[in-house]
Amino acid sequence: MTKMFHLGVEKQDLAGATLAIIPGDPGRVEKIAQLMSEPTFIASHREFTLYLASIGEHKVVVCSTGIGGPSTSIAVEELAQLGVTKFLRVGTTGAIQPHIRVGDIIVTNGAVRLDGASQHFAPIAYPAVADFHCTTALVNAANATGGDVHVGITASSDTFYPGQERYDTYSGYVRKTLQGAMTEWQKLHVLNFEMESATLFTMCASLGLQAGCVAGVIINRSQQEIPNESLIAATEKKVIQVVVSAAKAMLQG
Ligand SMILES: O=P(O)(O)O[C@H]1O[C@H](CO)[C@@H](O)[C@H]1O
Ligand SMILES: O=c1cc[nH]c(=O)[nH]1
Repeated sequence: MTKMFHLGVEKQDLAGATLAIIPGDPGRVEKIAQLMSEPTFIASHREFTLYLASIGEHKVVVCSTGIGGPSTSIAVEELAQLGVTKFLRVGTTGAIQPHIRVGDIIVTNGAVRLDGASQHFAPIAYPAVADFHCTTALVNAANATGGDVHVGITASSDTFYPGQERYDTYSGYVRKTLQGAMTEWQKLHVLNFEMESATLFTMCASLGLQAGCVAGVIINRSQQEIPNESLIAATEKKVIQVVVSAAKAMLQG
């Protein structure tokens, strides 16, 4: 058995898990695992923290990806080598459409490829689309919360600042080609910004794996730039319940 280069685990550590829940934040991993049976810590290296848990007789691995495409591609590659075929990303996001509120849930069915990593898997003309079954499970679970759910296209950027047209307080400058980007994505009916779905969807579709992505809205960029801490916590709690419900539906029908 070979230990994975970055995750530091081998096939037997995953006990046959074929479904992974992949948040960006390592701090979210234990909270997700605790919503299932037998949550057990397996390993933690760099941005990758792993827990194993159970849904009925099925094992589920929860593994953080860190921020952005490059580290997400490592987590997904190494989990796939260990037998995982289904990936449910759960994250936070910034909405850009004015009608979307903080606390709403967004299920991404396709991503604008503003990342670099996805181009190492497939040419830019290849679509970054979510798997239909993962998406259906996430939409059903999100609708069951009774809150507002939006399904659509996400702009998935390598950078949090210029790529999402944030004018930071240090330089105040975003390069010319990205100035006006947020307005353009709004006009093209893109719902939100985040940083991993383009890589995740492109690599999974092109490698014959299945992936879906759900995110809780912690800020609306058309209204404010600084999120409210207590609303972030409540939104994260809601969206991790959604991803675990979706995993249950996928594994138990
Ligand atoms: O909450 P997570 O999963 O980290 O997702 C979002 O938050 C991070 C940026 O703050 C990026 O990773 C973005 O995609
Ligand atoms: O605005 C946001 C909020 C969370 N994550 C992002 O990538 N952008």
